[in-house]
Amino acid sequence: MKILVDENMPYARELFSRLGDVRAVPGRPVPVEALDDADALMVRSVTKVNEALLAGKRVKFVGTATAGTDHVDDGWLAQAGIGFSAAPGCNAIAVVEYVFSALLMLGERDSFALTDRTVGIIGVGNVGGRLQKRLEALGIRTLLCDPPRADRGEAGDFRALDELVAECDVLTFHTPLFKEGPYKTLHLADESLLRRLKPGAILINACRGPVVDNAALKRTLEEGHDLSVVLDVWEPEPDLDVELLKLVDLGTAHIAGYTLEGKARGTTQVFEAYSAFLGQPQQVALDTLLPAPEFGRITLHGPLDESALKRLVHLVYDVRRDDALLRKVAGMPGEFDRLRKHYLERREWSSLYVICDDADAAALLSKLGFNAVHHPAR
Ligand SMILES: NC(=O)c1ccc[n+]([C@@H]2O[C@H](COP(=O)([O-])OP(=O)(O)OC[C@H]3O[C@@H](n4cnc5c(N)ncnc54)[C@H](O)[C@@H]3O)[C@@H](O)[C@H]2O)c1
Ligand SMILES: O=C(O)[C@H](O)[C@H](O)COP(=O)(O)O
Repeated sequence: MKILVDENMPYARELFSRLGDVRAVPGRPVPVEALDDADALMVRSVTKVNEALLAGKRVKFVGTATAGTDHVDDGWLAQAGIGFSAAPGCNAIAVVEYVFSALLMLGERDSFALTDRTVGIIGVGNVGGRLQKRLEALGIRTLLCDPPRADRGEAGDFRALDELVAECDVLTFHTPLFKEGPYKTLHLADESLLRRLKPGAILINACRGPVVDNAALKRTLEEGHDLSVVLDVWEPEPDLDVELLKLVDLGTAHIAGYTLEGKARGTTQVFEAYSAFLGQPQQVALDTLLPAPEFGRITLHGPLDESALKRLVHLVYDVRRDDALLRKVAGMPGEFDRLRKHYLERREWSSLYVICDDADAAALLSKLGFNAVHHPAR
């Protein structure tokens, strides 16, 4: 059995070699000859999986170690009898931590407290739902927009997108990319929406580039609208509009989900799915794969205020690091993908052990996802 895996998928060789011969290949594009004798294909979001790629091949299973699935024609896979699995939620924590890193940076730069802001979350799934919980734990008001969940009658105070646009200081997009249909998200943030944002609003897109109309956004910014913008994803990728990058406050190379934990979860989820597909179900515990975090322990004295939180968040991950890297190479052929391939190791907040002498601070940090404990000061 031959299993092709994207070379940007940590732990794939280690895990999939339990099931067959593994070959790691680039994902954009996948070398066509490698597909000739492959039984299974494990991809990331950069590989378009469709009839053009797989018709006439012997591939019987496709896994994508990603949350988004817009790069996969799952309808065609189903009718071709090819098994398919994605990795829902694998990197949701990473995206949430990216959003916090960006918001806390903007708060410090522009001198505002996050707790004074209303955050509108569009798409309240694995990412948006976790973001809501962490924001609300800090007492930050959130407004939610998720028409599919609202239409299914799910619990939650779901509002119309227009209401979020009118009321929110921050709009953050976490929807799938749907190019058509009742819940179309292609250009959900179109020119009209962008022009209606409150003065001083912050727009964040960490889902898929085309959810925000990038040409309209560029026009809006060029006209001097009072808007701060954080873009992790671009329309198109990898050839983003360098002029747009110059206008945004933070711009990164589609790495919001790139914690080691997030990527490893993606690999283990598709490994478990393929094992089950082969009739050999097995589970993998993440901590048997991951190395111990390099940065171990910190002590926090007193209550957790926003500046202490910012310090902890940026100690684990400061989004300015990735913004600077992208600005250095943007527009150079191949560099967007190279940045992503050689991404510096990044861990989640849970990797930081925080010793607090304040019991409330310890409880709140634990709720936020840090590995926090309370030790009264002696
Ligand atoms: N930048 C990154 O590295 C990164 C990482 C993870 C996910 N993503 C992207 O973010 C998306 C969301 O991730 P997730 O894990 O939360 O997915 P998810 O499927 O768990 O949640 C998506 C939510 O969006 C809602 N939704 C669908 N259509 C909508 C619409 N028209 N308006 C508002 N809400 C709508 C869905 O009902 C769902 O609740 C993924 O599809 C993926 O494309 C990007
Ligand atoms: O949908 C996702 O999970 C993310 O966008 C994904 O992790 C992006 O990384 P890639 O798959 O392109 O390496």
